[in-house]
Order: sequence, then structure tokens, then C-alpha cells
Amino acid sequence: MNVVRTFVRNMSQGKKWEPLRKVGIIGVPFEKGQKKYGVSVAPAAMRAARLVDHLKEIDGLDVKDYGDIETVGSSENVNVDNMTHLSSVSACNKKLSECVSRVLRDGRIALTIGGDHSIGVGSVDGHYSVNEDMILIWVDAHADINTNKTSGSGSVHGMPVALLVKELSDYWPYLPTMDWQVPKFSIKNLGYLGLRSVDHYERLAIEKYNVPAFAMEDVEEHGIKKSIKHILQVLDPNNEKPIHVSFDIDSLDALEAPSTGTPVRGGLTLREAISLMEIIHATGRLRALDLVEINPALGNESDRKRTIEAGLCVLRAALGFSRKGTAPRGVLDLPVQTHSNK
Ligand SMILES: NC(=[NH2+])NCCC[C@H](N)C(=O)O
Ligand SMILES: [Mn+2]
Ligand SMILES: [Mn+2]
Repeated sequence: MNVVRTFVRNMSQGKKWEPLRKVGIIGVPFEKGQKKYGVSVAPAAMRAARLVDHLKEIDGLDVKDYGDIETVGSSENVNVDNMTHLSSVSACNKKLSECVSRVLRDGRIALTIGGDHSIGVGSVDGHYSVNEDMILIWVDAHADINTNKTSGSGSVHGMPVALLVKELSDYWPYLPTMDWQVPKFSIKNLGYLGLRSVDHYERLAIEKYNVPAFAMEDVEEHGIKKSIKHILQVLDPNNEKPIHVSFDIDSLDALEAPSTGTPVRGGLTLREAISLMEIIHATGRLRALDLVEINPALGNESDRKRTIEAGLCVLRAALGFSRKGTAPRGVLDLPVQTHSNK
């Protein structure tokens, strides 16, 4: 119903937004944006957990698997201060960007399964090439807006937002191999949700540019629904822009999603994340979704299972699965029992 209303409202404003019932899956088995082994196994682990079947069970959803991005390491040896594996990060993201654009041009929601969060660069870049008016919701315990000067780790998964936004381009040195990626996305179209581990300079950037950022204490105060609705209202008051959600599994509480490289306690419950995604789905404007930082090599079997299941729940909610259940389509009444054999 919401979706229909959104559609009608957009029509009345002359926009032609329709809820997309087609999705394209892209796996990105990449982990060089951080230092722990295992996050590159996530696309295979998600597929083994029947990702495609789970999505196909959603009423009316057309699912196509585009397979994995080739992530063989780049042979170029570039040295940028405090930025590990830049050339590999760059090569992988260039391919991902092209693939996300292709999926969107095929008329599908681009669902990118990472990999670590450095792949947000290619995913958002590819989306921006197709929809320049897109807005970006970064759901994460971390802000991932460090530059190589402000990062404490040197890991690029803490830097993708700073690489993407044009307002911060002057804070970077020249980055060899990254010429393909020109930061054009404006920080004015960015919102954060779930923050609880933000570095000093990251906070400074968020405040300087007035980025709508709902940290966990704000979610605590306003609730998840009002939090996401407020962000959407600030970024897109007329409900007319395509939405990109970059969902880091560590936005969830570490109890809900233990198998991740940089877990932080005190995060979103799975119910909050599902509720958030249901609201995003109901806008009818979700066009790209990343699920990153699931690391099946961390923790025990039960941790791994819980984390993957949480990821599947989040994806299903975003793509239209209803917790209330949906009626079979084209059927007008309940099946009748005739009791003829009594
Ligand atoms: N995508 C992530 N899990 N990022 C964690 C980043 C942690 C820290 N802020 C850093 O810059 O290294
Ligand atoms: Mn992240
Ligand atoms: Mn994170």
C-alpha cells in the first residue's frame, strides 16, 4: 500500500518512480581493505546459505545472480602513505563500479555482497554514474570517512566515504591507480545511521558538513522509524530520489552479528534493522544495497550462522519480505474444505 501511495504521489509530481521488483546480485570476494582473513569468503557463504532461494521466496521478486567480481590482485605496486593495498582496492572497485552500473541499466536493484567496506567506493560510484541524484544512507557502527592522514589503521575500509565525496577531495594526495574514480557525489546527499565508534577527525567532518547522523544514542532517543524518516526527510524532502543503502553488518549489535572484523557492542537489534529496511523498501526508491563486513572465518559455528542469518533477514526486509505474510496472488478466496470423505 505504501509503495502504491508513493508511486501515485511521485506521479503527481511528474516523477516516474515505480517500486522495482527485480534485483541483481553481485558478489565481491574482496578483503584487502582491512587486515583480517575471511571477509572475502562472505559471498560464497551467503550463497551456500541459499541467498538466491531466500530472495526468490519474496512475493513477485525477480532475482538474477551476476556472479562474483574478479578480484585477482593488481600487479601495480603503488605506495601511498598509510593506505594499505591501494592498487588492489582500486582495481576491484573499478570492476564493481562497472558491474553496478550494468545491473542498474538492466532495470534491477543492485545488491552488492562484500567483501569489506572499501567496496562501497565502487558500488556508490557505479550507482552515481546511472543516477546522479541518488542519496546514500550509510548504516554502520563506524563513519568510514577517514583519509590516509586521519586514519589510525591505514585500512581503506575506514576511508570509502572520504574517497567518494567531492567536498573532501582536497584532503587527499594524488592517488595512483585511482584516476578512474572522480569524486562527484556530494556529502549533502549522505546520512548516517547506527554510529558508535567515530574517530576525532571523522566527527569533525560530520559536523563541518552538517551530515544528518543518527548515532546509537539518537536511535535510542527517537526510535529507529523516526530516525530513518528524519534522515530521508532531510536528504530528500520531496520523496523523489533513488536510495543507496550501504549496510555494514557491524551496525548490528555484536551479539546479533558476531562474525565481523571490527565488532562494537551496543548496536542495532536485528528487529531495528529489519524495521529500517522495511521503511526503505516502502519508499519504492531503493536502487542499490550493499551488505558488507560479514566475516565467516571469525568466531565459532554458531556465531557464523547467526551473522549470516542476520544478513539474510536484512536483505529480505529491504527487498519486500513482509513479516505479516503476503496473500497468494490471483487468488480471490480461502480454499474451501468440502468434508466429502466424512
Ligand atoms: N568498515 C569498517 N568496519 N570500518 C572500520 C573502521 C575503523 C576505524 N575507524 C578505521 O578507520 O580504521
Ligand atoms: Mn563500514
Ligand atoms: Mn563498520
